[in-house]
Amino acid sequence: MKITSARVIVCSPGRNFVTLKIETDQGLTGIGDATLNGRELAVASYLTEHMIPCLIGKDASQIEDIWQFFYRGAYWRRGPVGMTALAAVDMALWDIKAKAAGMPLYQLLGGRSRSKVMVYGHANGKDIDDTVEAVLRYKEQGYVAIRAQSGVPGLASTYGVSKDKLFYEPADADLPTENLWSTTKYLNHVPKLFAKVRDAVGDDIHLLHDVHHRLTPIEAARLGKELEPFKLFWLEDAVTAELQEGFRLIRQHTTTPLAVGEVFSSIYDCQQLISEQLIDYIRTTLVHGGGITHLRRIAALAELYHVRTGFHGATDLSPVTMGAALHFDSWVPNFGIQEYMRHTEATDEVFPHDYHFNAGFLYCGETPGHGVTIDEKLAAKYPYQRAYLPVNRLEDGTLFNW
Ligand SMILES: O=C(O)[C@@H](O)[C@H](O)[C@H](O)CO
Ligand SMILES: [Mg+2]
Repeated sequence: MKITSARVIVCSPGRNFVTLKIETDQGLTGIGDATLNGRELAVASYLTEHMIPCLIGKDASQIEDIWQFFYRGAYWRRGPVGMTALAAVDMALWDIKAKAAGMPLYQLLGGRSRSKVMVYGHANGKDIDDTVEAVLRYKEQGYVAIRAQSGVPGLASTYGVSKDKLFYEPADADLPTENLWSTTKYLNHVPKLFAKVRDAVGDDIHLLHDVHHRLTPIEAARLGKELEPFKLFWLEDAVTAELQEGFRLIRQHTTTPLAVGEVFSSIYDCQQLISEQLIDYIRTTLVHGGGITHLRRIAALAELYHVRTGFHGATDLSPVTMGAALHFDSWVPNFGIQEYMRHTEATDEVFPHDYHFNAGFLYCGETPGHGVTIDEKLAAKYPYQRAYLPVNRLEDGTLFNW
């Protein structure tokens, strides 16, 4: 089965998405997600200029060989742009292989380990009471796992808090906006938030929180310890993870479970974190981690060390990633949880899909492939719009982690 054409489709139905479409001489087509929030066109160009010319004429069924060809053949390995481009190729080829087999993707991975995929939604509010209300709304909708974020007194804006409660879009401007940050104010606030939230929601709901890479290990250790009475499902991205051994210090001080990895691009970014059992959940998902072929390796390494998956599922991943990820989640033995932020209606229309949400769980569909397509005519009505994630400064002006 020869690849006869491949092309990149960039569209912006509410936010930017990059999609790769691969066609074969047997009439089968597959699509993959290549979206890298704020750097979309770099991936589009990497694909169009450097990968697609090599793809034409290759046998679409040779997924492993094609993966190795691009990974080793680039000479300059890893990195978010290259691994996102490679993920798109990989996802599209798995889509084609599953269609050729006439099976939903999870069957090719080894079949189902579970009937449904537990997800967590994002509850946020301008202050504690507002967030408590948002958490209770999610509970009413049937969610069994909820991430809680709130505005911090004395800070004008912060990560995870939006005016539109359902559709949070952090890439909010055509040049980066600036947020102000105070670790002291934040650390004083978060334990109060979770005391109220846990009290209001009861013991049966999983609660999660995203620190968004803003603490040092010793600060994260203190926060983890203070949050222990509220029994979090996880504390996410407590510190930046360029220094993987930094998590050791947090681990020594707290039993609050730790999750990290949404910005990782390969197994080498989490190898130490996993093998030293410094984390409990690995967040890297298909689109930024080299696709299904590479995530299978990360998941297998993780399983060996009691680490479970907790795939990134923000709206900066397209429905194509979500669809493929749900097949992966339905199969992977060491599944933990799946993040779920709802896409806008316009996005859902551009990317028709057969997965669905019901009462706190997502269900992948049964159509052959990963179950997501793209309506190219509709996509053409939403041209690319430059958009950036914010940057973050300390109160004295120092540029910090957003
Ligand atoms: O856990 C999350 O969903 C976030 O950290 C977002 O993916 C990030 O802000 C980029 O948009
Ligand atoms: Mg996050």
